[in-house]
Amino acid sequence: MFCSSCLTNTSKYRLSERHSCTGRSTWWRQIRVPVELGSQQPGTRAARCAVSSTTRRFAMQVTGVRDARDGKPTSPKAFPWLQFVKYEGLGNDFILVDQRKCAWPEVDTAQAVRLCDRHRGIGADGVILLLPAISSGADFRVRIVNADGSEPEMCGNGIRCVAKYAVDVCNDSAAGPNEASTFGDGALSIETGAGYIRPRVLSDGRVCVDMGPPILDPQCVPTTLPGSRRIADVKAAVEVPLDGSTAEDIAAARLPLPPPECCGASEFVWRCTAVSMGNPHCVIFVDQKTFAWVDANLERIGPMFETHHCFPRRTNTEFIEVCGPRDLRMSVWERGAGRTMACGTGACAAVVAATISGRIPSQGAGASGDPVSADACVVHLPGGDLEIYWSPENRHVYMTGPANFVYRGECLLESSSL
Ligand SMILES: N[C@@H](CCC[C@H](N)C(=O)O)C(=O)O
Repeated sequence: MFCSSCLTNTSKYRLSERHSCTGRSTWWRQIRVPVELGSQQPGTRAARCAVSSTTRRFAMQVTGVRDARDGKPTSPKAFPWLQFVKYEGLGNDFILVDQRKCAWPEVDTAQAVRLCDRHRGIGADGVILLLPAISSGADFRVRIVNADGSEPEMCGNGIRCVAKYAVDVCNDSAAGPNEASTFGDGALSIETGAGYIRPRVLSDGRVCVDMGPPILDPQCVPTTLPGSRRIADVKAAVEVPLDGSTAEDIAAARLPLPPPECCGASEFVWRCTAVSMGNPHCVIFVDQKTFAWVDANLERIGPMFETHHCFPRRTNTEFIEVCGPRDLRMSVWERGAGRTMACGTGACAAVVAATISGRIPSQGAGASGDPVSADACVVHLPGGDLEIYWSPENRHVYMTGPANFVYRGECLLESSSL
């Protein structure tokens, strides 16, 4: 049963609950979303099910539902219900839509942007669609959409969330034997825009992801910055000023400079190392004072790096303070999402850039070949820590960190064409 005024699916309410909507005279409707609130503790699926009957209300702006405004009921089919789950990795949050068995309703770019809106939608840094694999070697494929609608090739925190979701689903008895046999051991192979990515859910609930080797060829990052050949096996460790090399150039280009007492970005240039982890990253090393200044001014300077002409597909930008040989602090401005609490691919790029520029020592071979127990580098992000290990053996980067279920819900997917 659907409410003829606001199209809310009223059949899911218990008799004791009353459906209420703001009526047909407004553009706003109340949509009730059944919510399973997630525990932030790994491995506590049973505990979080205990609160699964909690119901949350939120309002979504409905654009162009002419029938509802006119008071005529619209066919529910025209605005299908979207089932979603929300997961987060260190505060980098995603709306996951599992479309492996049913591609309907299809989420288009404009709808993804609306879903990510923190004021008018569910709110997230991105939407991740789980789709059937194209090749037989993969468990499934993901299509990732940033909050601004752009589609990145890869997302480290998102892949951890997807892996955790897949294993959560397979551990759910209602999911059936096929799911269980596929993901029961916690290891997956996922097709992404950056190739196959292999996450593994560990016994402590964290997820370790084989992120593959970094890409250092400037053309492949892609960046028009020239590569440096100072380090033999790193063709594209670039340290290049952004927009000119003089204070006048920078002032003319309105690139902000840190205050004089910040020596990390002195000489009036921002020096960066470009690294791709499937998606482009511009890594900038700064000292403690500059880090504080950058973090306070991120909304102002982040977009300037993101859209800098040296990065033809835009770029994610990480500001890194080296705190110790195994310790980095990171503030990130993400392409298509802005300031986020964490960026997995960014943390990997930061460790690669710090290693190839000699700021931290190369990491040793993994203890008994296990990238999780090796002497990984810890990257401190606003949302928490990630362990990053760049294997000297196969040159792959391994990222280990948490991923948590937040809640599940459903909402009407508004048509973009109206
Ligand atoms: N937060 C992600 C990266 C998401 C994609 C990025 N915004 C891009 O456009 O490349 C991560 O954890 O890696």
